[in-house]
Amino acid sequence: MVKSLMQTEKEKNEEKILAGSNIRRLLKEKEDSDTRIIELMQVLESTKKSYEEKCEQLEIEASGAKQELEGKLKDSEFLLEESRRVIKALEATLEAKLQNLSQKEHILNAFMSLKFQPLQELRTSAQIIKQEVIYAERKQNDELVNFGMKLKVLTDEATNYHNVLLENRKLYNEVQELKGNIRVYCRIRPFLVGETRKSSIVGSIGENGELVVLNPSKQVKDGEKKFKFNKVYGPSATQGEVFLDIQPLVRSVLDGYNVCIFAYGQTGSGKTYTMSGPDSPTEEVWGVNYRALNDLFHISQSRRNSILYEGVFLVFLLVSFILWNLLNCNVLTLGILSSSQPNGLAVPNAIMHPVNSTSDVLELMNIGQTNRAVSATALNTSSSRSHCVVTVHIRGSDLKTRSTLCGSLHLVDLAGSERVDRSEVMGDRLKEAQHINKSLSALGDVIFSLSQKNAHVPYRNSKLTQVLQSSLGGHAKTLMFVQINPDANSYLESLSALKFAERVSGVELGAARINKEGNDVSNLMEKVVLLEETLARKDEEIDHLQMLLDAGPVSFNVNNNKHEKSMLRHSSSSPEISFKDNSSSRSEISFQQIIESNRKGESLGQPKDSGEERGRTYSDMELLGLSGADSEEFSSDISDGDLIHMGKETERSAASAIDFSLFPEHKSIDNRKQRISHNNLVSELSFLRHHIPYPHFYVGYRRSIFLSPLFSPASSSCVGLRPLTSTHPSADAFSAAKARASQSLAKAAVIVGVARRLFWIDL
Ligand SMILES: Nc1ncnc2c1ncn2[C@@H]1O[C@H](COP(=O)(O)OP(=O)(O)OP(=O)(O)O)[C@@H](O)[C@H]1O
Repeated sequence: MVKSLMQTEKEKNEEKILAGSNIRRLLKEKEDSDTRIIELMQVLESTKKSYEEKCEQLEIEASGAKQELEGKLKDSEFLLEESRRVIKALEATLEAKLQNLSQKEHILNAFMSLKFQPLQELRTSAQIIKQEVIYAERKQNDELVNFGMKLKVLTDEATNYHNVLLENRKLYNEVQELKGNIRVYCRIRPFLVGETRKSSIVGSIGENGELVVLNPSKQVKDGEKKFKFNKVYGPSATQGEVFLDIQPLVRSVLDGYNVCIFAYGQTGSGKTYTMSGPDSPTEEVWGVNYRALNDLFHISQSRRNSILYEGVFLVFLLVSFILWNLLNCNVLTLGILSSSQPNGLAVPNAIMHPVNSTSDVLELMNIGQTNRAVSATALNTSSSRSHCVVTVHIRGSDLKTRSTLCGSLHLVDLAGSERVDRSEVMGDRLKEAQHINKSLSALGDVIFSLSQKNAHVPYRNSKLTQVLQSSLGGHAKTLMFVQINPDANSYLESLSALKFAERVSGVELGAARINKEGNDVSNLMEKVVLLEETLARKDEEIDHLQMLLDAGPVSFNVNNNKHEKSMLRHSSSSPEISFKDNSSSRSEISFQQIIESNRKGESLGQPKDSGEERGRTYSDMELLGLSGADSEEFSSDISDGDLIHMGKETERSAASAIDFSLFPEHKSIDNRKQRISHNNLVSELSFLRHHIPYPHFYVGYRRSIFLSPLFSPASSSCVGLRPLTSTHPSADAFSAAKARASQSLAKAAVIVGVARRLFWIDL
């Protein structure tokens, strides 16, 4: 109970404490509220004050605005009044204008009604015209379409015509190719810096190689001369354009053709520029030489998987009688048997430089160019006084068929062709100029003979024609650049150069031929080599016989000798050559006489006082049956101062037959020592005669043996045998050659006894 009382008391105390703190808190809150009320009262007071101030302010502003608005209202009323007045005035004006317009409308209507009819008529006619225009337009369109179609037909025909023209030109070229005409390109050089351009002799240049030249001293029509060549290049033609046209010709060297390109013209007409380019040329102005050799190497490289090519190179000057090797500055000797060399230039002592790339050739060309200047001074000549020949021989071996192709390229920069009187040279220079003119005129004679198809062509009249022999009369493709200086002062020189070129373009060489040797030919060449070996053995045996016969003369009579008859019979069994039983006085000649005459080099029955060398030459010629044209050909050699060479020719040629080869590694045909009997020999020869394509007739001798086999012109083994015909025989020439061959064999038969004995030893 106490406890609960205490509890109650305690609770009452606690309630009292709580009430006290509540009272304190409430008092505190009251104080705060009073403070707050005072503050709010203050705020209210100040707000009231500012409100009153603002009201006053607004009242002032409202009265200002009111006054202003009243002013504006007055203005607006004034403006309104004004506008009403203006509207009234405008309405009055509009009314007047309307009246005016209606009046005008009336007038216009009256006018329109007045003009309507003609207008209607105009409209109708306009429509008619419009239809007519449409009709005309359609008609014109139709006509245009028609015209277009006709134009198309015409264009097609023109294209066809152009194609036909191209075809014709191609055919013409093919015919020319088949005929083997010498191609002639004319190039006119530009006027040089410093040359006055007042008068050019060039009238016009046609597209198809026509050239009109004007004589500066005559009236236009009278002074016109017309020429036609394969192509004419004007002064603006570039080196590249010129080469593009000759590129196919150059490339045919790789197909086994012999190609010769030579430049002809007076000094300063641009021969060297065309062939080599200007001094130290850049690639852009490279002449034919550089471009051709570069091209050959590029093509040979691109074919290396099918054909393996090798090349040898030579560059030389031809000054007076001297052939001057520009690569090692020594004198070359021109082989007398040049025509029978497969690649057309026999310079037996020339060391040909192997070339495997363009850079090889460029290097050699540069050596040549440098040496040319040095040599010109050493030889006391100028570049225009010498012919410069660049030669490259190429051999290609077909990797599949194992056949070989041999081609050669001769690039000749001829000496200037100017007139001696014009160049006003004296002394040695005059002689030199005359010599140049002589060699060029010899070239003219050769060209003339060829164009006349003469049996005898005087190649031997100069070294130049000898050098070019295979290119002019052989089976080569030949191209001549005739260079022209356009200056009127050079008219006469240019005219004569053009006339010469015109004659050259008429020369037919016969179709060019590929120098190709198949396996068959290689085999045949092997046989030829074997035959040569056999002949060499026979020579030794003859020497032996000669010693035996020295004891006393032995007489031969072809007609009465059984062995000889049998031999003649054997040979005449050939369908192509028949031996004549020659009963001339020469058929009875002492064997010793023949041997003696051959040994001494004297002619049988020929006076001895004609000089030993000449006598020997004459003897050789006569014994060989070379008379007429051939003997003339021989005697013309003498004019070139070749007597000394002539006398030694037999031995040298025989040596050359063994030594001379452009590609020695290919020459070494199996050296089998095989004895061949007489019958074998004859049948071998007969076999050769029947199987070698394009047979040439040769009559030859090795000491005192006379044979007339038919050898391939491609065979280098036939060096030492003289050709009976120097050109590839046509049907007529063939039969003529056969006749001559049989004639010469009949003469050879005079000493058949020697051969018979020789063979008899074998039998
Ligand atoms: N087509 C051409 N374009 C530019 N210049 C040329 C052309 N042809 C020739 N010439 C220049 O004419 C000059 C004479 O040319 P070039 O020496 O080739 O004559 P050339 O007939 O060979 O004389 P030469 O017989 O004396 O050797 C040279 O300066 C040469 O650069």
